[in-house]
Amino acid sequence: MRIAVIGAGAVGGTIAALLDRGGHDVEVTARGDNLEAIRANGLALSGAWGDHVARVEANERLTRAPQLAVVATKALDAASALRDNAEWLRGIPVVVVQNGLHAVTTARRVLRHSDIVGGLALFAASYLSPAVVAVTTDGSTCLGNERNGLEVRYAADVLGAVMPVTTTLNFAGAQWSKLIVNQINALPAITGLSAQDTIADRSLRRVLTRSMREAVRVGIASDIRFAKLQGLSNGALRLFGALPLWIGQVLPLVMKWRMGSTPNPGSTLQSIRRGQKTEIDYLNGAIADAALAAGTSAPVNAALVALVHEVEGTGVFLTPEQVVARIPAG
Ligand SMILES: NC(=O)C1=CN([C@@H]2O[C@H](COP(=O)(O)OP(=O)(O)OC[C@H]3O[C@@H](n4cnc5c(N)ncnc54)[C@H](OP(=O)(O)O)[C@@H]3O)[C@@H](O)[C@H]2O)C=CC1
Ligand SMILES: CC(C)(CO)C(=O)C(=O)O
Repeated sequence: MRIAVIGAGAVGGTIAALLDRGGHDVEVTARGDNLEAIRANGLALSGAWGDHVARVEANERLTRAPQLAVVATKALDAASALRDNAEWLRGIPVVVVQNGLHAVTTARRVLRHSDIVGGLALFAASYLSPAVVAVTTDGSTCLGNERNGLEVRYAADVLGAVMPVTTTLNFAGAQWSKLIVNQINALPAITGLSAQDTIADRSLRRVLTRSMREAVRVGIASDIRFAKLQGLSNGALRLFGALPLWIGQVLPLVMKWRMGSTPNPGSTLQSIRRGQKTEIDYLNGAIADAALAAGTSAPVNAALVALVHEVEGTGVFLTPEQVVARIPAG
């Protein structure tokens, strides 16, 4: 099948390589050094799902009509990447694999005549250098949209043949559950530590637990029913939001255990390391926005957004002590 992957970074590069290994005719879009390296050497995948070099067609924009498209840019690049390729995406199912709350709505706004499927990657991948990606933690990709139509089934059948895929009837709730997990992204981006080392640090783990609890409480204030995802559930998250902080710290420890021992920088620190703007406004920033809309506040999440933007600007990581001093007291 002809499949397009727009944004061949950590997640898109992994999915493109798996589709190529599964015998599909894959065209990827990429930019700069990444595009040159994919054209010259192919896309090299390693890690939890084995090694494969995918000799895929690579261009800055699509050059032909696919039968299915996967969009895997960061949230801040999604609208422009979709606009650039809109002529080829008309009338086909488009899967947007993206953290945050806006993947489906943004894609629908740009592509009015395509069937949009949301995707949440529950695996972890690193974009190590141009055209080189590695899966650091195994995991499925959860697909859905609010109507759970035929396009979800179609995308799940095609992608599910080459990688682990699940579907959900509560995609909005799944986005929120994933957003709680993505509270882990900010602290590595601020300190330069891996997600596992962040959680291992007692003072950072406390900050993470506070931001996760705050995010859960904002979700509850926004009338969200959290979906089952990565061992989390609506009941478990609501309980986590209510438990004393010291007990709540068990949840980040479980997340650390699930991530395994291969250091996971998280996708936000990877952007910082490449000197790029991060999607933090769509992660902790989405919590701060939702808090405002629900008539409450999210001071820990707002402070984390500000610190990530500071590191984006200075390129200088903060020590755990500096981070703790900059987070409002609980
Ligand atoms: N990495 C991970 O482990 C996980 C990531 N996610 C989520 O998946 C999404 C993708 O993340 P990730 O793969 O890490 O991000 P990456 O930054 O590694 O990859 C995105 C790629 O898209 C490219 N891109 C952006 N705009 C365009 C465009 N207009 N045309 C062509 N290429 C473009 C970028 O190019 P350039 O480098 O030139 O900007 C980059 O190579 C994010 O929402 C992230 O939060 C979810 C779970 C796990
Ligand atoms: C959960 C996590 C941290 C996995 O890498 C992620 O979603 C990300 O990196 O954006």
